[in-house]
Order: sequence, then C-alpha cells, then structure tokens
Amino acid sequence: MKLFLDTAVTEEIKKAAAMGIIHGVTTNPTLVARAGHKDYQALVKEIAGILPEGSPISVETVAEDVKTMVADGKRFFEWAPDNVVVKLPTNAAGLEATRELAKDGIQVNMTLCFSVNQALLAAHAGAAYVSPFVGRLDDIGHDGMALVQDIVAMLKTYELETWVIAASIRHPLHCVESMKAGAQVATVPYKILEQMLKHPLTDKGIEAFMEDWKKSGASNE
Ligand SMILES: O=C[C@H](O)COP(=O)(O)O
Repeated sequence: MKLFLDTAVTEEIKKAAAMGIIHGVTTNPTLVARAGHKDYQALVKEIAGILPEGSPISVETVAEDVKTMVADGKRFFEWAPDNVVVKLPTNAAGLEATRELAKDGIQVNMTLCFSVNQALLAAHAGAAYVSPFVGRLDDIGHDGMALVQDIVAMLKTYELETWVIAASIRHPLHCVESMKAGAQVATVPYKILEQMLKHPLTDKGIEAFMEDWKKSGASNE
C-alpha cells in the first residue's frame, strides 16, 4: 500500500519526503485554509518541488458546475502536469467533469465517496482514484473500513482500474485495516505517520543498546 500525506503544511511534507515514506500528497480546501495559504498555485508548485518527480498531488476544486470544474481541472493541471490529480466531488457534476478531464488524459481523484455505488460510478466515469472517507463514516456510527473493503472487492471483481485511496484516516489501526483490505493507497495526516512509526519497545531497545555499549567500553572506530 502506498502512502499519501493528507496535508497542506509544507514542513510536514518535507519531513516525510526526507524519510522517503510518502508517494504523494492530498490537499483539500479545509487543509489549505487551515495551513493559512492564500495562493493555491504557489503551494502546489512548492509541493511538486519537494516530492520525488511525478508524485501525485490531489488539488481540489470548489466549483459546483461541470464547466467550471473542467476549467479548474485544466488550469490546475497546467500548474504541475507531472503531478496534478484533480480532486472532484462524487456527484453528478463531478462525474461529468471527470469524464471530460479523463478524455484529455488528466487524472481525477473522486472525493467524498461514501458508498460502493458511488465508487462504481466514479470508476465508470474514468476516475483514476476514488477516496472513501473512513473516519467521517465512523463518526456517524457506520463502519468506514467495511466500505473500503467492499470497494476494493467490487473494483477487483469487475477488473476496473481505479485505485482506492483510504481517506479520512483517524488512527494508525485504520492504516493496518486499509492494508488488509487491499487499498492501493492510504492518505494520512502527518500525526498518523508519526504514530505508525512509534513503538515503545523500539525506544526502550535503543536506550538499552546505548547503555550496554557505553558500559562495555568497546569501540566502533
Ligand atoms: O480530504 C480528505 C481527508 O482525508 C478528509 O479527512 P477528515 O475527515 O479528517 O477531514
């Protein structure tokens, strides 16, 4: 499973990219606003310069009609043609715009997906990615991860090539479950990356090795 970083904070992207553990970035209007960016184009170009060449960056529109969605998508694509994946909502306008952009070879990530039916429609429209929102379903008492499992199985059954991005990831167990479900990607906030890495026995082990080495008086010069 590949990992995307779900953030608009460039410092977080730099830190994760330096460790070589992320394959792309997803942004959305809330994340861009929260990070205090005023210029989306400048942000996307900066992210493209941080990530390895060709890494996908999801760039989301706030347009509501097909014409503006397509125009936005084409504009976003020009900002970084090797990276930009246009993020569109899974609704009627989003499907039509996805079809248009896909015809032009522009990749689309259909976001705010909350059902297997929506994922099937996204795949038929030509979406490169579909993003089921796990945490937001859990928040209302539904089983978000069951949706990821069902979508992965459905796409496999019908040999559809759309990739599943497990999104709205809220804790490290969501990542483990996404792997078990066979999602191609999980997009995670930086905090979750840190939680994925952290293990008390690793820290304890490092401490013990250092103490024993110091006590031994041995040299590694
Ligand atoms: O844009 C997609 C995000 O993964 C949504 O996450 P959230 O539900 O925590 O806002």
